[in-house]
Amino acid sequence: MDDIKSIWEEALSYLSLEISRPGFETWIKTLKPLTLEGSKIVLQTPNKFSKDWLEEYYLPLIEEVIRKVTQKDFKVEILAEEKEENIPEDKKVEYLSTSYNNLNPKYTFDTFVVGDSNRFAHAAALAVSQNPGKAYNPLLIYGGVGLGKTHLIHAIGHSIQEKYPKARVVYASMEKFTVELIDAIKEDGMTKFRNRYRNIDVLLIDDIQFLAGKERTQEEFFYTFNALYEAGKQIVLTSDRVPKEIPTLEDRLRSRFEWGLIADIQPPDLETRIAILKKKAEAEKAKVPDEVIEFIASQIQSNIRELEGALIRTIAFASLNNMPINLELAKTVLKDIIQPQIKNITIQNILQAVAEYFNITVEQLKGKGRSQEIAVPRQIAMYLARTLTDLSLPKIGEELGGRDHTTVLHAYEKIQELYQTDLSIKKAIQDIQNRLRNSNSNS
Ligand SMILES: Nc1ncnc2c1ncn2[C@@H]1O[C@H](COP(=O)(O)OP(=O)(O)OP(=O)(O)O)[C@@H](O)[C@H]1O
Repeated sequence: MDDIKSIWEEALSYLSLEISRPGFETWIKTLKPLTLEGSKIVLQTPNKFSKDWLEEYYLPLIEEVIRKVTQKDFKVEILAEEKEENIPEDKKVEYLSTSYNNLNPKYTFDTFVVGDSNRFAHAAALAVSQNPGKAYNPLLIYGGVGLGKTHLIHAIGHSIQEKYPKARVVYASMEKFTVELIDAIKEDGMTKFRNRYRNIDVLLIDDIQFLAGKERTQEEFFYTFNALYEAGKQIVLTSDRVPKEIPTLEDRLRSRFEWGLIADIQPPDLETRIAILKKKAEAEKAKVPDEVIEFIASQIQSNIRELEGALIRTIAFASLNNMPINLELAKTVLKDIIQPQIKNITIQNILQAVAEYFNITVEQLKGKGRSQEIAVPRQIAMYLARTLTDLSLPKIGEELGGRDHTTVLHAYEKIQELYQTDLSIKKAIQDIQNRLRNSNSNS
């Protein structure tokens, strides 16, 4: 097969599978197959900008697909139909602002709910987006899993892009940066890699804790950081911990990360969780009663992704089953993810549950027997009493047949360790906790 049109048609069907739909529509579909001469295929794009973009991001894939289709090694050349100077100014802006970055359109400042837990990070993010490269550089946002770091870093990107449509804003996770670096090293494409990350105006890198233990990536990132920093370009980073807690992070990087501003995000308080859920329900165009919102917000406290997930699950369940969204439905839908809190547990409840689980008596737990069959359950009872009640060590010892507080402490530490290493102990503890939960929620 050496008819350029049919080669290209077949290549298109492969490329549509390999490239995301917007990418395919924007860059690939606008290509016209021009000529096939010797071992060279020429494709034409509408303008210089898309030629540069295609060469940077899609050329190797296009060549690979053509190789697959033709079983031959063709070199692909991309030709711009229009010289750059012929592109009307407004069209250039349109390309740059709409297609250049890879930001998630949902993560903007408008959709971000501000509360005490994230007020500082939000203010810092706004300051940076209003004065990129000048306010705080780098800005490092850190916080636990699912608390909105990615959302904020994208919001900065959108906001800068809106204000400066021609700015080159690049977002990547540190993991992606690393993968691309490895590919570049393998394929001898370092110049391209460096151009991609250094000829830009704003670099947004998510999850820098991924640098831990990766020497080569740290080195490359160090040079990228310096090149951008020295050119006054804005750098924004996120991490799930502060730089000094990232193991094996080189000092020179650590100190650079601390040059600008470090802003933390804490788990949201109840009011913020409610506000986030309300906003999300609104975005989903779902009518969710306040009591349902409050129920979900009170049950899921430390991860906004899970909080949103619980709401979406409730909305989806109601809609699929044609049922109204109410508290009862929410409780049913979420029963697997929401564990009733273990509250108001007494040491008697614990002794009872442990004895039942191990098929022994409460008297045996309190007694003097030292056989493994009794001693381990007794230690588990001490451990549970320490974790689930407010009783002091001497009081727990007293309840367990007048034992010394050091015995209780020793038992607690031993079981705590076994919980990590011994599956049967872990299972026993979880089962007993579930029993306590159930008897607690039934009472
Ligand atoms: N303040 C907020 N207002 C509205 N939505 C929020 C807020 N904080 C987080 N979210 C939402 O919660 C979800 C999780 O947030 P995000 O992905 O930004 O967390 P993260 O901190 O980057 O987590 P990870 O550590 O897993 O990368 C997203 O859907 C995000 O939109």
